Amino acid sequence: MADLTLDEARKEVVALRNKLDKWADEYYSKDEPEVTDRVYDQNYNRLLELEQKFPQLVTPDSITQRVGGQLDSAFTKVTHEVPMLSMGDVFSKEELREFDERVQKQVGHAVDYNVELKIDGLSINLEYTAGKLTRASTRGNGVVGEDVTANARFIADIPQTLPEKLTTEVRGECYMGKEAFAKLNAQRDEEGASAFANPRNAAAGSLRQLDASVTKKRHLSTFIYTWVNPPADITSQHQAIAELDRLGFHTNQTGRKLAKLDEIFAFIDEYTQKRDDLPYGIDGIVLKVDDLQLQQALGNTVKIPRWEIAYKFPPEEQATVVHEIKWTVGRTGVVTPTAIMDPVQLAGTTVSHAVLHNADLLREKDVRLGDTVMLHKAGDIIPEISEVVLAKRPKGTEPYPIPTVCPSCGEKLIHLQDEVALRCVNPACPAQIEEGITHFASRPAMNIDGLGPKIVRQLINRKLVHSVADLYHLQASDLEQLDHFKDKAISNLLTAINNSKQNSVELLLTGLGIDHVGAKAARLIAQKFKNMTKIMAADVQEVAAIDTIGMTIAEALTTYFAQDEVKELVDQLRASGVNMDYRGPSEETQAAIPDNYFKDKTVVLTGTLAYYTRSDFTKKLQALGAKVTSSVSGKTDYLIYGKDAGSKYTKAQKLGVQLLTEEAAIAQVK
Ligand SMILES: NC(=O)c1ccc[n+]([C@@H]2O[C@H](COP(=O)([O-])OP(=O)(O)OC[C@H]3O[C@@H](n4cnc5c(N)ncnc54)[C@H](O)[C@@H]3O)[C@@H](O)[C@H]2O)c1
Repeated sequence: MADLTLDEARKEVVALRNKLDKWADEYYSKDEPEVTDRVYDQNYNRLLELEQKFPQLVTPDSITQRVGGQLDSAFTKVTHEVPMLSMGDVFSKEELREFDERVQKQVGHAVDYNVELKIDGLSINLEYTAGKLTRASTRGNGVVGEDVTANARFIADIPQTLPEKLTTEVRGECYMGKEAFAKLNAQRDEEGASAFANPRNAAAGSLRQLDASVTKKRHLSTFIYTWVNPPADITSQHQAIAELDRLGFHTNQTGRKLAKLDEIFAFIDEYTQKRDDLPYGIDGIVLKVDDLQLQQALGNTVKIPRWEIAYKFPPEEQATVVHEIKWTVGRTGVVTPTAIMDPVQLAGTTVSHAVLHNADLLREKDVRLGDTVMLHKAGDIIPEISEVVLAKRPKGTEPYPIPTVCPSCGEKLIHLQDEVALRCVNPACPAQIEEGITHFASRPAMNIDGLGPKIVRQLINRKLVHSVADLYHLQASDLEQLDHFKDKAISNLLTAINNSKQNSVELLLTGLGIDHVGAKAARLIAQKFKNMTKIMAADVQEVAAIDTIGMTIAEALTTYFAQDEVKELVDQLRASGVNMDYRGPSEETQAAIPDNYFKDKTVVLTGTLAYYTRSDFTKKLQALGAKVTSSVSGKTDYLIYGKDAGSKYTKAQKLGVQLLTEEAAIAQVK
């Protein structure tokens, strides 16, 4: 930098701005980042550095001088009377110390900070008139945002009405919890839609929807942390949060008022550890001068407040080497590449596999054998290759070939219309049969204990089983042929197969592995039609008329049952004694739930929950086999309580019911 001429610096500044503007557009407007935050931040910091060295190159349209984010013209615009700013960020404790020194110098003394988690979502602004929610908007370019009121009405934790008739404005972060994110991506994967890169993008893509019914399905949450115009008796940030909480906003209760840097560093260390266990994503810690008057006195630059700073966690990335790219054939014939790498520790787990999703992505990333790659976890969950370290690429490597024939059966692979996926459409493909039978036997389906992928592979290789119908003809003498499979294992497996004949029909429907028909859809379909004969005879309209079942599922179901070989398969299963009737939310369904802390327990929820909405937590507990009731009695096993728990808590205490904080309950849910 020292010997850079003004001309050279100008060229680099222009190039950096073009690049950053493009990336910011992809990130803020399209919710599809092209590069990782780390790459963005490195380029941004380089631009800052150049602009500081050559101030004559600073222009008002530089990304360093404005809040990032273009507006989507399809939304109604909202002007923010008080601009919604960005935030300065630092990447080391040393820089935090410098920030504190600057603050102390400006105000003339040491200050208290409210230290909060930096939630990985997007800002939301909420306006209330006489206690009623009247408008919700995004940050947009900081001065003008997008009106998302209709969408915000579907975010369960945003109060539509306040307990007092206040006319006020609050701000916070709209985010998608990790579980909702994982479910959404799994569902998108099933539907062939591209996965969201991280919960932040999923939240932005779900809030910034012209069709609010999409937002409704996406399970967004908020943490509210800013009161734009607090009443006069609120003089500090920590007080503001407590009062916002009392008014019914969902606030994050982990914040702490701290003055000493050592304590702040300990808080950072604590949450660096706890980060993976939180039910939502965080990308750092925010330090805010606690005293609201001091905040005013310190003021803002054009882009960031001088009284707050974000400490960003170092990116959880690891370098490793790719030594194999494996193509696997899924149940539906989709052929997917997976990179197999030297195992590394990443965000709490050992990772050696990263799915590359499809051939196009493999081409795009150009991952080759022997390449050193950077691995991260999308949404702290799914291992993904961020980039190839080209400087370390071994000489003489070639782009990895995309197969033209199925790695399992050798049939020609095809690209179905509108699909990026490569597919094997051979119904006799052994890999698909293996996946299909393994799925049939799995927990959410027929739940045949002991019939995992290894046994299924052996059964197929030894030609003992060609389809799921053959499972019901297996004899002890067949199973004796399997490796290391002895008397006890044989009789257990035969019993499990035999027991599965009694399953309610929704488990069979799930087990058939029909495209888009997961356990939930299967249950709804079975509940409506009551038996397999009626399910098979149903037409598209009748199926699509079921609440929450759309045309995609309805069409997939009817197309599947229109096939002669499917009808034959069902006949064979029926002839073997497999139950074809719906048996209600049956004992079988309950029995299929693996043992856990809440199974078969009666649970009551009370007080204000911090991490989940009441209904989400109820669903979660029900899925674990708990019975969730509304009143405490002698039959109650657990009372889970949040803030401000009242009479139910006292009654449970008197009856000697086991009391669990929300956090303790969540720990058991995991
Ligand atoms: N990958 C990419 O292509 C790309 C592109 C553009 C921006 N980015 C990322 O976005 C960052 C810049 O975005 P930004 O300007 O929105 O800043 P930011 O997201 O880093 O920080 C500011 C935001 O933090 C949020 N926040 C979360 N918890 C908070 C809390 N407790 N208190 C206050 N605010 C809280 C608020 O929404 C606020 O607007 C970059 O540093 C980069 O990491 C990435």
